[in-house]
Amino acid sequence: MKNKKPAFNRILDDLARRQLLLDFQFGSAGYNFEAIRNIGAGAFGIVCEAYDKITGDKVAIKKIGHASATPTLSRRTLRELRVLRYIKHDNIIRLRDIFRTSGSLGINVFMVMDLMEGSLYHVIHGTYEFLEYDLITFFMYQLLRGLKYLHTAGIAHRDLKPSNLLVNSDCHLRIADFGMAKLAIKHEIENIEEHCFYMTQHIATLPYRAPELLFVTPEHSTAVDMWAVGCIFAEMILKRELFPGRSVSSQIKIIVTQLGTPPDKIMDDIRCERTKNFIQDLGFQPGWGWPNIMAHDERETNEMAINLISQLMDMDADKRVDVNQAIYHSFFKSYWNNEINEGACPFKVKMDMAAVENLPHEKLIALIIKDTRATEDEHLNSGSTSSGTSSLSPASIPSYTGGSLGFESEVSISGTQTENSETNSQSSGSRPDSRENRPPLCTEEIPLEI
Ligand SMILES: Nc1ncnc2c1ncn2[C@@H]1O[C@H](COP(=O)(O)OP(=O)(O)OP(=O)(O)O)[C@@H](O)[C@H]1O
Repeated sequence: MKNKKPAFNRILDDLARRQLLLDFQFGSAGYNFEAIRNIGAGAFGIVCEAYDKITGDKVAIKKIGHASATPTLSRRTLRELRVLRYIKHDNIIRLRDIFRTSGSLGINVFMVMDLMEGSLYHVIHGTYEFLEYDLITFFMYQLLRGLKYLHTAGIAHRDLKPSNLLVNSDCHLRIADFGMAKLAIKHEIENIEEHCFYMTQHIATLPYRAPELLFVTPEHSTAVDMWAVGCIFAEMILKRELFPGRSVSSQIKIIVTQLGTPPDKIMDDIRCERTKNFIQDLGFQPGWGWPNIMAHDERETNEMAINLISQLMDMDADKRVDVNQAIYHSFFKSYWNNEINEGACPFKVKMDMAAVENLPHEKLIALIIKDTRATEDEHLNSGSTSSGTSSLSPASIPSYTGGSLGFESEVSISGTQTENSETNSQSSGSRPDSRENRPPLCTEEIPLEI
């Protein structure tokens, strides 16, 4: 029996390899990229580690299969393309290239990104030990920096959760997965019935959903992100999901039980009668108080952390701290000397985000086609590089001195690219021209019609 195990493993490896080749057929972009292994899957995309034959780097390639098949998928794809194409920030995943292939069910979009070694989910739940407060502070600081850049431009991510925060062994964090990103505007719920329907739906990111989304009250999108930041912060401290609901009703019940019955202002704003009745049926809930919610038998209490969480997770979105207030909270005192001095997010992203929401399906497909390069003609596209491919300015964030995370994955650290490593390798002359050979990110600029 013992001898059979290696053979069985070989069969599994072989099957995985075949599946990988089936999932990641790059068309003629296969001249540039070679899929190595599958590294992640979400509701909308699958991601592989790949070898970039032009630069010699290892990269991550996210495939959004059948991106043109439904309006929802097309809109998600275009949102992600449009945000990532134009923004550059040290704490936001960097898009290197975009190409497409055509499949029987529509267009497959491939987004080539810097390869990261793992996600915050792995860091939090991959070991038994608690995370040091210094490390938690560093991750939080980077997350808030990335968000500050987005929120200043009026963009809300709307799907923040540990698995969408990618990290490297050197503790560098980057925000990823912009399929839900939207221009932040305070808006009333338009279709109450549709939102009430979610009472019975399982939503993947439920534990990070803000009360205004659950309760069906007017949404202020950037505040939604701040709530999620609070959930992630608490999860790093407790090593478990803070509010682990598995249905909308259980999520509401957990929040109301622990934080208390919502104030009249929130109850009056609830548009969905079913939700309102559900909360009223829970009876008066005094709430546990944040020190009790955050209490853990084996972990010391950090007053400052509890104070910050309580401000991030105010049930009333109007009272919740915004990213600028959060980043200057005393919890981040050790970073106050670091000047946050980054370029502004291009206005174009803001315009695009507004436009994408109102486009009909055919227009979304047309723009996806224009935004991605066809694999067939990629070798003709030499010459100037678009803004999205240009190297970022060297990282200005402080590096973490408390040690390495030591991921156990097969991802080779030397193969991953951070701005720092890239700058270093180029200055040491190891592959000085590799980027210049890269085809342009997109073939043309397409102003969206608003
Ligand atoms: N650049 C990257 N480097 C390393 N791993 C990555 C990278 N991008 C994504 N991943 C991994 O792939 C997983 C799925 O990617 P992503 O979240 O973008 O897909 P999705 O379908 O949009 O997910 P979701 O279900 O959260 O909406 C991530 O959780 C992450 O673990």
